[in-house]
Amino acid sequence: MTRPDIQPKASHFIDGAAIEDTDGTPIVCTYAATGEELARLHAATPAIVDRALAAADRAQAEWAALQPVERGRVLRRAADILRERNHGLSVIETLDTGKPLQETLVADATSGADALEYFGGLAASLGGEHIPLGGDWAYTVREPLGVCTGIGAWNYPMQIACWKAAPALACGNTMVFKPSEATPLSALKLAEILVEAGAPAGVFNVVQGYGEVGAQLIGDDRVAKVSLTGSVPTGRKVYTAAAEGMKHVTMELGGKSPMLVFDDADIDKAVSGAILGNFYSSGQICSNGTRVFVQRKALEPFLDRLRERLSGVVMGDPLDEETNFGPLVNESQMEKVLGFIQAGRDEGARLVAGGARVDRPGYYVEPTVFADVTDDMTIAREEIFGPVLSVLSFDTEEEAIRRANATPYGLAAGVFTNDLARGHRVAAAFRAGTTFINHYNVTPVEMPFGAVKMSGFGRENGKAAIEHYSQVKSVYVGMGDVEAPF
Ligand SMILES: NC(=O)c1ccc[n+]([C@@H]2O[C@H](COP(=O)([O-])OP(=O)(O)OC[C@H]3O[C@@H](n4cnc5c(N)ncnc54)[C@H](O)[C@@H]3O)[C@@H](O)[C@H]2O)c1
Repeated sequence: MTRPDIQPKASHFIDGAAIEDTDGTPIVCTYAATGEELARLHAATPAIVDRALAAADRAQAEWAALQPVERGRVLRRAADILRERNHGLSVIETLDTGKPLQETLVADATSGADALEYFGGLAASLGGEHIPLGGDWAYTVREPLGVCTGIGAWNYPMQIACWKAAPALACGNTMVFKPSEATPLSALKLAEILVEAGAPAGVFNVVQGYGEVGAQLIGDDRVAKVSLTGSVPTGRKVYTAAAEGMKHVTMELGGKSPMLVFDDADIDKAVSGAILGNFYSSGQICSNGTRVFVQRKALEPFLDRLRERLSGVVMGDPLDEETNFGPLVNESQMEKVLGFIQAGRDEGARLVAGGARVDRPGYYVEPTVFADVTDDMTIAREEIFGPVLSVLSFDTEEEAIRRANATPYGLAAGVFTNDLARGHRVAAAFRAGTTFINHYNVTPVEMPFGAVKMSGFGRENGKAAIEHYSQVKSVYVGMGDVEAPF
């Protein structure tokens, strides 16, 4: 496939227009499959951030005053445009992230379109309630929060931008979105598309930058809410800064999620779940089930089947639609993952598959499987964010649940079993925000997605997201005399 020119017109999108300011720190986009430079942008200077916030602040009242069905229509039109342009947008996402086109065609702009369609549909139904109080009565109004800030990670840039923008805009908020500095491109496309779909200038703005640009956004008094997708250490900083200004937060952070495979499970299904939960997007997914606990009797059949299935890996140019396994996003992520693999070897885990950098240009690491992993090993405790699957064994249900929950993280958890009651019992016992029975890592827009414990706070997707982008105002209505003590 001929590679298109993906250099954007300008680094930022503010008040309905592409804006450049070359005074900011350069941001270089490289193709993870080759290391070549593809585009060059600039981080926002404080003046650019101020301009974006001013635009969002100015646009918010007008946007919130629209009839909700009109706001919804804009979002649904944007969803249609995303779908019409899915191929081109997927190519950009592949070049920016290194993820195979086979994946980006079905999981990035299309997932973003689902969010815009879903929340566009909900916009007109977001009312309050009537509360009878004898003679008097009260009613509630669901109001927007104001200007929201979205800060993204690099693994699903378009999806993250849409999962934040869609509920925020549906509720009548405006947004200033800062993509990850590693993947700045697709959010600019979303901003253009929203304007094309009829969003007034200033409703959705994009500023590029590193952490300090995010920090400036959070520290600004005009911002009412911060939604971050990122790591736990960044989440701590962002939550603390938001607390200073008493701002609303959504924290979609990292994890070390467990997947339990009981010996009564369908082993093929469980292996498929483990592949989806460890190797899709080369393992760069927050909710990955990287601690795969397999009941002792199923252990060797599970490992045998997993080894066989790994022969189906097609590693290659991510733009080739046959490729189903791509590189990591950049060199530093690759080095980090290789460091974890070394730790696994050093601490005595048994290497069953992979374990090395691939001898080709770009940042490819083999799909790696360790067996005989114990709970105290580094690879069983820390988020790797790469294609490294750890297999641990267990004997009883009680033991598996206890060990699965023994982590500061709480994003996701999965169970494979053919025992219906056990499936629900285990899901109920998981201390995680998003759980799966006999599947893994599926995130339909209708289902709330989010975390507990250190993995975060708030929910994206589903009706639950509305609670995190709106607030309830109560109005008491006195219908009779006002009695006072004097
Ligand atoms: N729970 C989820 O939905 C979800 C989804 C995808 C990724 N993640 C997590 O994201 C992480 C990988 O992404 P990453 O490496 O881009 O994360 P990161 O924490 O390094 O960066 C995330 C974003 O925060 C910004 N940032 C950094 N410091 C900041 C500060 N002080 N103030 C404001 N913003 C700041 C970055 O520029 C970036 O845009 C993993 O931990 C992964 O689990 C979570």
